[in-house]
Amino acid sequence: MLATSPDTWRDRTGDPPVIPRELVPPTTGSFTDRVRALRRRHALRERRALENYAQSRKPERGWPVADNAAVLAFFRTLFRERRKMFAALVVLNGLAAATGLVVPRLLGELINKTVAGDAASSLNSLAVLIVVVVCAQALLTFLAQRTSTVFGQDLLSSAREYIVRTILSLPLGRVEGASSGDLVTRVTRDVGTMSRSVQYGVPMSIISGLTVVLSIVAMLLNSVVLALPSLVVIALAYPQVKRYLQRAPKGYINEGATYSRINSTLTETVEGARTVEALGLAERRVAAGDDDIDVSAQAERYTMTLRNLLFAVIDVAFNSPRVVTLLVGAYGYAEGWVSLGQITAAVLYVEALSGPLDRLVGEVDRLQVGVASTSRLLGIAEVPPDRVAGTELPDGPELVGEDLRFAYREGHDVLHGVDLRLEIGERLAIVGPSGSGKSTLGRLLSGINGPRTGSVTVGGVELVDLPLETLRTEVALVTQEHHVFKGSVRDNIILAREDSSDDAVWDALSAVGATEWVARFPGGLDTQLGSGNQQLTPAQAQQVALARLIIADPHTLVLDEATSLIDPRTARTLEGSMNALLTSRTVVAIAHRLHTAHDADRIAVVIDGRIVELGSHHELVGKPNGEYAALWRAWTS
Ligand SMILES: Nc1ncnc2c1ncn2[C@@H]1O[C@H](COP(=O)(O)OP(=O)(O)OP(=O)(O)O)[C@@H](O)[C@H]1O
Repeated sequence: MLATSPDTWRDRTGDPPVIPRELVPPTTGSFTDRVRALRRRHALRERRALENYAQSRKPERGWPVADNAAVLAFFRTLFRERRKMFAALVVLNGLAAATGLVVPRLLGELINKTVAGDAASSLNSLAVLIVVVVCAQALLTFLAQRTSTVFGQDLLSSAREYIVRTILSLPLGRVEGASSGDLVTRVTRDVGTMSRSVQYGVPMSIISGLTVVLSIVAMLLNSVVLALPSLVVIALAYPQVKRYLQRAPKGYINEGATYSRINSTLTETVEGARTVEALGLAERRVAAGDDDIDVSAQAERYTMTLRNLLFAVIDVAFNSPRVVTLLVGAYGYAEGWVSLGQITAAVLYVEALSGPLDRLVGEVDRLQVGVASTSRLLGIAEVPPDRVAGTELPDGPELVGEDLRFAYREGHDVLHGVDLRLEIGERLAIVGPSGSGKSTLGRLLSGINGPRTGSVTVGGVELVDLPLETLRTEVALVTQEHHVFKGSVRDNIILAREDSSDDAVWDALSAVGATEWVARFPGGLDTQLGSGNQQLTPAQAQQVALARLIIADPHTLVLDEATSLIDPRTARTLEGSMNALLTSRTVVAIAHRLHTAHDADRIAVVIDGRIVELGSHHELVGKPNGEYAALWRAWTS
């Protein structure tokens, strides 16, 4: 629905920033004045960004974010499901790392023998052993990496399936109530980030962690005296790592929220592009986008600072052991505590340790980003359900709404106690001024939303107590949005009943008057639709949607302006086809054209969330001072 005034726009967007005079770039004055003004503008922008950033760090009002326990439980389940593969990954990587650690020890041995003067006797056997170990390490590394990749991809596919299932099981009312930008960000960027950390971060952290642990064990076995000082220096980085781990999760979650905010503003601007153009709101929308980007930049700066501090400390901590080992080694050799071979092996171990340690820290950072995204994705599953399906099945097709009240915002009812009992097989038109609550009533009658008070029942069972797949075979809502899915004409029509025959599909197409144009497609029912394929006109898309409904075969249809996109002649044809089905179906038509109402068995006039008149066209049109009579006079004059 298009907004009609800047105030309406303001309501929809929350609080779009009005650009203060100080922020408008100066175009006149001396050069110095202009530079000063620009500096002032920059300082103000920074201040506003900081204020916005502080605001954005307050708990999100949007969708929930799962806590660490939920993320841990999620990954624990994924790991438990593939225990064997995980065990193979650990064993193979452990063996690969362990064989890698044998070579420094053998080289140390070689040096010791050389110093002792008996290298000649064992040179050949040591060289052969080193070659064998290197070959074994190459083979084990290959197998370990292969297992890690398969493990990562398997983990990722399960994680993705879970997320998709969660999103698809969300109640429609809840999805519509959420910020589309937030949902889009979660299912695009957050899924991507989670994927990267699951696919690469998890296996790489395991590999690097194993290598680090085994390297430390090898260092200690080689020489405790040479290993301890290095380990102490490395341990000095711990406080910074702890600080990072305490702050990073919130930082990354907050960063994700700022991306949602950018997407929400962009989506709103694109969706409301006509309103933006008509009301000259472009500058405001650009300013709102700039503000969001500033806030996001602040959030990124925060996590970047955390990362930089961590990497700086880690860099010093991981590079110092080389020097420390050599210093302690030189002293120890002079004192006779350690041999040259041990020093060589220790230096090689320290060298070999720095790579996996670096990778481990890098992967821990990647995992933090991944955990933040996973928290946001799992948060979707925490969206409370708006219904809990029962087991009772309807006893008949009678649809009854009693004392229906509904509010989109707490305390602002848009329906005020509506009672409506549909007669089986009747065609009821709902008419009334814009904003009076017709569509809301339609959503309640089709079970999209549950009423705040009162009930909508079919055959004595509340719609919100029915499982969704049962609900859709009882009552279905058809709106102006007619999504054509990527797939064949047939696929698009048999969505609700996949076992439908081609004859049933043609019958459905014929009922909505679409046989001719589908038959003209070279591929007939196999013609591929959707982006990049055969494009449909809005009217054809609407016909496909109606044919889909005929296949779903609900006994009650709620048509919300279902024919408004079609030109009047086609609309009449379509309504004619629909009329042919009325003998076996109850239809509620939310009507914008009064001729639709004229054709209906009964008409409900909705004004300010109440049904003020209910009766046939002839009954209502004859009422002196009646609302419908006035509408009809205006329509026909
Ligand atoms: N998603 C929503 N969030 C908040 N308020 C809403 C939402 N949808 C509708 N409303 C408000 O509820 C009231 C009833 O709207 P509804 O769309 O049911 O009226 P309508 O009679 O169908 O209007 P129209 O003929 O213009 O479509 C209006 O005040 C509208 O602004």
